[in-house]
Amino acid sequence: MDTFTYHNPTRLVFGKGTLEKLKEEIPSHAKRILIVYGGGSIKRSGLYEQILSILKEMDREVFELAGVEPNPRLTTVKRGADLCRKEEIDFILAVGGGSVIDCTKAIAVGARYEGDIWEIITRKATTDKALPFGTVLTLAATGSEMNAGSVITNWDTQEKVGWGLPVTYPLFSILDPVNTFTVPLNQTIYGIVDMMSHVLEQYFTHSPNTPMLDRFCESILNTVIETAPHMVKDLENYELRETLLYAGTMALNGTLSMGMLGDWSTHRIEHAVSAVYDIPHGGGLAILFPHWIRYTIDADPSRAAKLAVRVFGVDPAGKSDREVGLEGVDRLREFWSSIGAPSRLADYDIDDAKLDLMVEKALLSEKEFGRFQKLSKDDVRAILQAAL
Ligand SMILES: NC(=O)c1ccc[n+]([C@@H]2O[C@H](COP(=O)([O-])OP(=O)(O)OC[C@H]3O[C@@H](n4cnc5c(N)ncnc54)[C@H](O)[C@@H]3O)[C@@H](O)[C@H]2O)c1
Repeated sequence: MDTFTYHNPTRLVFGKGTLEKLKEEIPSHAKRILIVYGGGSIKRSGLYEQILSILKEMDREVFELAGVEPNPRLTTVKRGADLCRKEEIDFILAVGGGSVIDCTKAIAVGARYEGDIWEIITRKATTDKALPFGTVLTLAATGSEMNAGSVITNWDTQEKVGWGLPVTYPLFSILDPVNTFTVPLNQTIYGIVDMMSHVLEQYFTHSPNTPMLDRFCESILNTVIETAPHMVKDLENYELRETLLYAGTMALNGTLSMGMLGDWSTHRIEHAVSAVYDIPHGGGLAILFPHWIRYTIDADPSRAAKLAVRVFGVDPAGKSDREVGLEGVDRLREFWSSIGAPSRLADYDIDDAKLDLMVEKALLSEKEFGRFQKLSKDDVRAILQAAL
C-alpha cells in the first residue's frame, strides 16, 4: 500500500424518509439559502415542493438557480456565484445528480473568490474559502455527494476539467433511494457504468500489497453486476435503487483509494470527448473503458486477469494472465451492452472528423498522463480510433 491520510468531512444521511433531516443538517446560522437544481425533474417528482415546505417551516429565505445542464458549464457557475454575492447567500443546497452538485461546488468557491473561478478550476490559483453547501442526491452515479471533486465544462474553449479542494466537500448529503425512482432508464444505465468505471479507475494500479482494497473494489463491482440487470427492468424497486445508491457513493468517496493510487486516464479521455460532443459521461465511459484496458494491459496483465477471474468468473486454467485479462474485457463489454450501454463512438454519431481536437483536449497542456500507463498523444489517438 502507499502511505495515505484519510479524511472525509461529509455527513452521509442515508435511507427512506431522510429528507426531514434537512432540519438538523442545515446550520442554524444559514438564513439565506440558494437551491441549485437542473432541468426540473425535481418539480415533476414533488421533491422541490417537499424541500420548499421544509425550508419554510425552518423560516429560511430561499433563492433559486435552476437549469444546471448535464456536463455543467462555466457560464452557469458564474451566474450562480454572482447570485450568491448579490443576494448575500450564506448556504447552498444542491438538489440533483452529479452535474448539479459539481456546479454547486464551483459556485460555492466562486462566491468567495475575487478572481476568475476558471483560474481555480484549472489549478492556476487556489483558495481555502467557500460557502458551505449540502446536497440532496437524486441520481446514483458520480459519488460527488461524498467527495471534493467537480467537473466543469468551459464551452468557449471546449475544455472539461476535473478539480477539487478541501473546501469542496459537501457539509452533508441526504440520500433517499425513493428520490432516484424517477431517473429514466438511459440515465440509470449511465449511472451504473459511471460507478463501475470509478472502481475500475482505482483497481488498475501498481500500488503494492492491496488485498483488502482489491476485495473492496471487487465487492462493489460484483454487487453492481448482480443488481443492474434487475434494476433496468424495474426502475421503481426500492431495494435495487438502495443498493445502487450506496454502491455509487462507496465507489468514489475515498475508501477505495486509501493506500492505492488509481489511473484516471479513461475519465480524462471521456472528458475530452464530452467537451467536444457534449455526450453523457457514463455513455462515453462505457465506450472507452474496454479499449483502455486492452491498450494498457501489458503494463501489468495480472490486474486485468484478477478482475476477469474474481469479477467476471473467467476460468484461468491453462491461460496466460494476458489471455485471461482480455477475456475479462470481453465480458465487461458484453455486460455493459447487455444492460443497454453504448459500445462505439458511432452510437453518438461521432466519427474521426474531430479526432485531433479530442486528442488535444485530453492532453491539454501536458505531454502525457495516466498512472497505470502513461499515455502520449499517439496513445490517446489509438484508443479513440479503436473506439470509433
Ligand atoms: N464530482 C465527481 O466526483 C464526478 C465523478 C464522475 C463524474 N462527474 C461528472 O458528473 C456529471 C454527470 O453527473 P450524473 O451522472 O450524476 O448525471 P447528471 O447530474 O448530469 O444528470 C443526468 C440527467 O438526469 C436527470 N436527473 C437527475 N436526477 C433525476 C431524477 N431523480 N429523476 C429524473 N431525472 C433526473 C438530470 O436532470 C439530467 O438530465 C458529468 O459532468 C461528469 O463528468 C463528477
